[in-house]
Amino acid sequence: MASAARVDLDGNPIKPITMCMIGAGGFIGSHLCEKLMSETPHKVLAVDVYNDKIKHLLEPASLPWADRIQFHRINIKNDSRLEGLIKMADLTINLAAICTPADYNTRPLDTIYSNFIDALPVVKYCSENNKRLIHFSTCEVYGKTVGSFLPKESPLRLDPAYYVLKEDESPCIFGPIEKQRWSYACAKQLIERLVYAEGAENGLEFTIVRPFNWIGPRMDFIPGIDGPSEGVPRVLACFSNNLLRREPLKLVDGGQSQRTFVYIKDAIEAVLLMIENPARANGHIFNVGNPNNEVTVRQLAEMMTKVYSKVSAEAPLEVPTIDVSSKEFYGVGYDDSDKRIPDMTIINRQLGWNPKTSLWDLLESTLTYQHRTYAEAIKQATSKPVASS
Ligand SMILES: NC(=O)c1ccc[n+]([C@@H]2O[C@H](COP(=O)([O-])OP(=O)(O)OC[C@H]3O[C@@H](n4cnc5c(N)ncnc54)[C@H](O)[C@@H]3O)[C@@H](O)[C@H]2O)c1
Ligand SMILES: O=c1ccn([C@@H]2O[C@H](COP(=O)(O)OP(=O)(O)O[C@H]3OC[C@](O)(CO)[C@H]3O)[C@@H](O)[C@H]2O)c(=O)[nH]1
Repeated sequence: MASAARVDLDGNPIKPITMCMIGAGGFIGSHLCEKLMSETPHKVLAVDVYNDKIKHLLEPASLPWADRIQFHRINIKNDSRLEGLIKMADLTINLAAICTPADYNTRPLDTIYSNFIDALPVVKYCSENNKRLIHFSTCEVYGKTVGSFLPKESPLRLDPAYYVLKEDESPCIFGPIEKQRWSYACAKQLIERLVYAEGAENGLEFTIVRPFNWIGPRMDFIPGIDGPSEGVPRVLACFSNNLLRREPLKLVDGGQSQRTFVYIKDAIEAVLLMIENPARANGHIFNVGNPNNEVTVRQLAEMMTKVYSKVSAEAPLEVPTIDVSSKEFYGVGYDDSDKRIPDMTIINRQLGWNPKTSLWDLLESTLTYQHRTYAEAIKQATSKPVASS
């Protein structure tokens, strides 16, 4: 039986397209490729320097979508094949970036080159060849909230006008240059401005995505298992690593910063809507997050400790958290966003998208994955070698 024709939000049939996905081997890219292969007829030219997170989609050759995904091992810094791939595609999605906060103040040059300089040719090739671009920016372009500059006791701090982040109204507030944390946000902001200007002056069809802490399976790495022992991933993987190793979760500067977390599978639905509804998505900047899932980092640590205990059937640690200073944890030049609540008006109006998954549920499925994937490897890595007799 033929499956029903897929239609866009305006009832028009969706034509299969080819997309050039740069950074397809990363966390978001792997989930997007999975969705595109299992639920759509589209083709993906997957560009990355790594493919471990999409190996299951590339092999064996008997997979039903084998003729719809091709991996190209390309470093976009220095590879002339990039323009050819962009020309072959209808749409380019740029996910490539250094995007782990531990790098922003310790490798600021790499961070700025990766998030600005390396993205320049992508924007240029799309503009020159009249190709549509979906560019991944970040919620970090908002920096700190206006409210964070008010006195601690000010009642205005409770007014959403002082902390809810709106694409078309909120200012971008970064710290001083010596706080190199902001190297990433500043590079992302400038590339957003460039994409926007290409749209305004040269007619580039673009969409800019500002992810608000998307989390789920395959995010980053577990230090010493599938990434460097001394590496510092984003908070989900840091806390997962602590839980797997039965060590206290480290709360940077008391864990007072607030974040809203959205489940990767909810967020990928939003990206698919952007891909398949160009008339509604072009020319827009979209916050993609879950305003209902706000916690302090301390509350996140407490919740992850409870959820991990449930999914692993291990008793929680007696001392589940310890405080560390940001200087000790990240080094000189670290700074932080105080609070990140996305305004959802634009994505709601244009694409009718809403996140569904609660923080508890998304942590339960993610920590179940972390436990299944890593618990045994950690046990082996930490078990002492048996002394020979
Ligand atoms: N995950 C989030 O919550 C989040 C939040 C805000 C912004 N973002 C943005 O979304 C994008 C994807 O993030 P992610 O979480 O999947 O990160 P990720 O690090 O898992 O993925 C990025 C991928 O880009 C690849 N890449 C980097 N430089 C490259 C180069 N020169 N050539 C080829 N490939 C290169 C990396 O190998 C990696 O696979 C990034 O632009 C990031 O800034 C993500
Ligand atoms: O062991 C840890 C690790 C981190 N923290 C604190 O948690 C907060 C969140 O940290 P993290 O997820 O690493 O990153 P950010 O939310 O600050 O930044 C990301 O947001 C989006 C993105 O652009 C890409 O993902 C990236 O820049 C933070 O307050 C840490 O200090 C901790 O306490 N313990």
